[in-house]
Amino acid sequence: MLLWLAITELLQKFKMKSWPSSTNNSVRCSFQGLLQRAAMDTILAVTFGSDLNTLGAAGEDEGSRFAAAVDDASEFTLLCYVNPFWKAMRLLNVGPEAALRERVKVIDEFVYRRIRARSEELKAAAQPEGLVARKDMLSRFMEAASTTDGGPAGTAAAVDYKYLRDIVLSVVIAGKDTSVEALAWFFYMACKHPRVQERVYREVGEATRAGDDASVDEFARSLTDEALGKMHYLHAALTETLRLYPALPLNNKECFSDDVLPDGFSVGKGDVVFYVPYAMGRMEYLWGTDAEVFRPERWLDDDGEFQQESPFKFTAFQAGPRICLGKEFAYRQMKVLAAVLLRFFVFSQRNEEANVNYRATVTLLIEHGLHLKATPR
Ligand code: HEM
Repeated sequence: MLLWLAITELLQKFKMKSWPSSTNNSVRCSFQGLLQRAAMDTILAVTFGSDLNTLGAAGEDEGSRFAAAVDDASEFTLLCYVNPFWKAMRLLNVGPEAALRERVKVIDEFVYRRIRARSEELKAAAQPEGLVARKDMLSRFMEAASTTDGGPAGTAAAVDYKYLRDIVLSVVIAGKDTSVEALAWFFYMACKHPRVQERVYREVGEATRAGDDASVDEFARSLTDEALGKMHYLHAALTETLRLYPALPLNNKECFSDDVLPDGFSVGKGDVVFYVPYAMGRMEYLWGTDAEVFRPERWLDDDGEFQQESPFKFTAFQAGPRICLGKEFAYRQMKVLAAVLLRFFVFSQRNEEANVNYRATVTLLIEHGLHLKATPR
């Protein structure tokens, strides 16, 4: 069903004659849009060491243009699944393929400009390790590449720019939307279940021991690893959200060789197998008769400590050797944002009766964004 909806939506886009940029998206001003920009700032800080502040910008800045180009490029790439003529369109440089080329140019310029700047810094540094004082991913990869290649630090031979672009972009793309969408669904659940907000509020107060009169900055500084580790209920509530609203609602894998699945079903080399975390998270067979109910307590033991489930049962992050590499980062990012917001505000939906729907894209978006009221505590 999700796949069908995704295809229908893409087909509709495909019928459009123009290819608007995501910067014009009305979702930008919703709570989900704000979270998206906050997450973009975080992921760009981690990958490139740049503080672009897309959150504070009006939408026409370099960071926002890059973010919009990444969004558009993912959608245009997905169109290839339903457009049998995409190769011809690419050759002729028309339609969505021409738009895709334009967006890739914006992305490449953004990334290569940063790689070149970092390479200059690396050349200028007396020691190649000097760059590691900068803790971002790009600097670390460049430092590692220049050391292992044995070439003079920062030379073109020592650092393959395309390799760096691909590796850093894959992290940006994997981490840009997923935790944001999970957080948006978490806040939707928190509005539908106000007791969750109160319990998280109490828990973050106890875990951080920041006084009642702490400012936002003071409180944010008190969110140490140790404090975040004590937030078992918040961890459970985020995990329960991902069980019901997995950021990647369905996923597919191709068989390398003939095999037999654990239930006895035979698959052949080249077969494509889909698994559907959205459906698996709601199966009574796996989660009991209250599978459809949002109940964070199901993840806590008698002492209130969070209990992991097998990743083959809770599949939101996938399982096995290709399990999400950013899982711990994602939890940390979601916990920090949720803790700060719930410590200072009580959230409710602008229209309290409204139920939101999902929009099936590659990730599970809230259709038309999430519109909330935030009341200071
Ligand atoms: C709630 C948030 C997140 C969820 C639910 C999630 C889920 C997933 C899933 C299902 C995959 C497997 C995709 C596939 O193989 O088809 C994956 C892969 C990956 N994720 Fe995440 N992700 C999240 C956040 C993040 C973040 C924040 C980062 C980066 C900082 C990240 C980095 C990655 C990377 C690099 C891979 C590729 C791993 C590989 O192929 O070996 N993820 N993620």
